[in-house]
Amino acid sequence: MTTRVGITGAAGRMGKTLIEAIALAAGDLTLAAAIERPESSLVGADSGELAGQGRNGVPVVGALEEVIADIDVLIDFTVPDATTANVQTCVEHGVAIVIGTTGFTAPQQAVLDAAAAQIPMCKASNFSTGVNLCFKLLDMAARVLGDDVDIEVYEAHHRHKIDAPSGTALSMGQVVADALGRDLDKVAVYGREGQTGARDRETIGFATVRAGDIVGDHTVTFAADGERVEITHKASSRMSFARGAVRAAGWLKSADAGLYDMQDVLGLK
Ligand SMILES: NC(=O)C1=CN([C@@H]2O[C@H](COP(=O)(O)OP(=O)(O)OC[C@H]3O[C@@H](n4cnc5c(N)ncnc54)[C@H](OP(=O)(O)O)[C@@H]3O)[C@@H](O)[C@H]2O)C=CC1
Ligand SMILES: O=C(O)C1=N[C@H](C(=O)O)C[C@H](O)C1
Repeated sequence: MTTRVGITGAAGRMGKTLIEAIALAAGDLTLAAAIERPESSLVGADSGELAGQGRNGVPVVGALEEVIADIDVLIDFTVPDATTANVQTCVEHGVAIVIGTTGFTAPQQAVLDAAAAQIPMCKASNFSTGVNLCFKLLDMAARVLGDDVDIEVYEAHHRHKIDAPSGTALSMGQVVADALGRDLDKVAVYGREGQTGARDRETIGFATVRAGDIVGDHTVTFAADGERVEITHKASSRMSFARGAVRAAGWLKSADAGLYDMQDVLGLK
C-alpha cells in the first residue's frame, strides 16, 4: 500500500525539493499534503506548481491539523519551534515523522525524545548517503589516529542559514568525541579570536562560513606533526538530502515507535 506523505515547510528550500523528490520516487510513496503557515500567501496554491513540477492537485494548506488524517508520515524541514509543535500533532494522531530541522535547544530535544516513545521518528542532521558514510569514516579515523592529532571541524553554507554550527558539523564532532571517549560539551571550541593561548590537544574546534549559495560543505581535519587526514563532503544539490528523507519516510512507515536516524535507514548500525 502506498505511503501517504505530508510536508511541512512546503514552500521552503527543502520543502520544494522534497515535493520534487516524491514526484521522482517510484510509486510506493505519494504526496498527500503540503503545509505552510496559516498566514502564508501560498495557501491554496498547487504544491506541484510551487515546486516547479507542474500541477499535482495537492493544494497548500495553512495548518497540519487540516490534513493530518490524510497522511501516514510527515516530513518536517522547518524551524525548531514549528517542528516541536508539529511533533505534538503527530503524537496526537499516531502519525510517524521524519525530522530534518536542525538547531534544537536541549529542552526542545527532550520534547522530541519523549514523543519518540509514542510514534516512529527518524531524525537526522543530514539525510545524504555521503554524509552518513562520512560519519562511519570519521569514527574509524578518530579511533586509528586517537590522541596524536588535533581535530577541527569546518562547515560552509549559504547566506540564508540561521543556525551555527550546522547540525551536521555538530554530529561529526559528536561521532569523533564518542570514538575518543571525550565529552563534546566540555571539549568543543566554537570559533577563536584574540589571545587564545596554544591549542589544547583534547579540544575539538568548529569553524563556520556563511556565503552565497553554498549548499553544504563539511571537512574534518585530523592534524598530526608531519601529516594530516581530511574527510570532506560537499553537497552540490539539496536533492541529496531530499532523496534520503523520502527513503526514510518509506522505511519509517513499517517501523515501531522509537527514535531512529539515517544510519538505521541505511543499515549502517
Ligand atoms: N537534515 C538534513 O539533511 C537537512 C536539514 N536542513 C534543515 O532544514 C531546515 C529548513 O531548511 P531550509 O529548507 O533551507 O529553510 P527555509 O527557510 O527555506 O524553509 C523553512 C520552511 O519552514 C517554514 N517555517 C518557518 N518558520 C515556521 C513556523 N514558525 N511555523 C511554520 N512554518 C515555518 C518556512 O515558512 P516561511 O518562509 O513562511 O517562514 C519555510 O517554508 C533547517 O533547519 C536546515 O538546517 C536543510 C537541509 C538538509
Ligand atoms: O541549512 C542547510 O542548508 C543545511 N542544514 C543541515 C545542517 O545544519 O547540517 C544539513 C545540510 O548541511 C544543509
